[in-house]
Amino acid sequence: MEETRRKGSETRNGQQGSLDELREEIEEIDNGIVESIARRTYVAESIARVKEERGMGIHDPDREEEVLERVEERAESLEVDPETVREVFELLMGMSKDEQRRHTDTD
Ligand SMILES: C=C(O[C@@H]1C=C(C(=O)O)C=C[C@H]1O)C(=O)O
Repeated sequence: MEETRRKGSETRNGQQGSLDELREEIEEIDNGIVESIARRTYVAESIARVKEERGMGIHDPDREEEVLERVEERAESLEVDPETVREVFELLMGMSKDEQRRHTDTD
């Protein structure tokens, strides 16, 4: 946790960076977030194809609850609001289900 906080708030020389430097750091993080969302979506599309072959539906509420519990625990250990992280992942899972439906005939 300390490592994540340190990486997220200090520049290389160990001091707080300037506003521009800190905003650059945010931009890099944002790019990483968008890339991670894209990767998550591509994997979900592969999962959708496997489910289609097996005659399974897209929506799996038990799996979704597992995902939400895991990310809430992770958020708690990093001292960020678990409820907000839960909401972000509810949105991400909604997005992945929309994409899965667009790429298969399954529902
Ligand atoms: C990706 C899956 O399909 C759906 C989307 C999920 C997700 O985005 O994490 C989880 C469960 C399913 O409702 C899956 O079953 O793993």
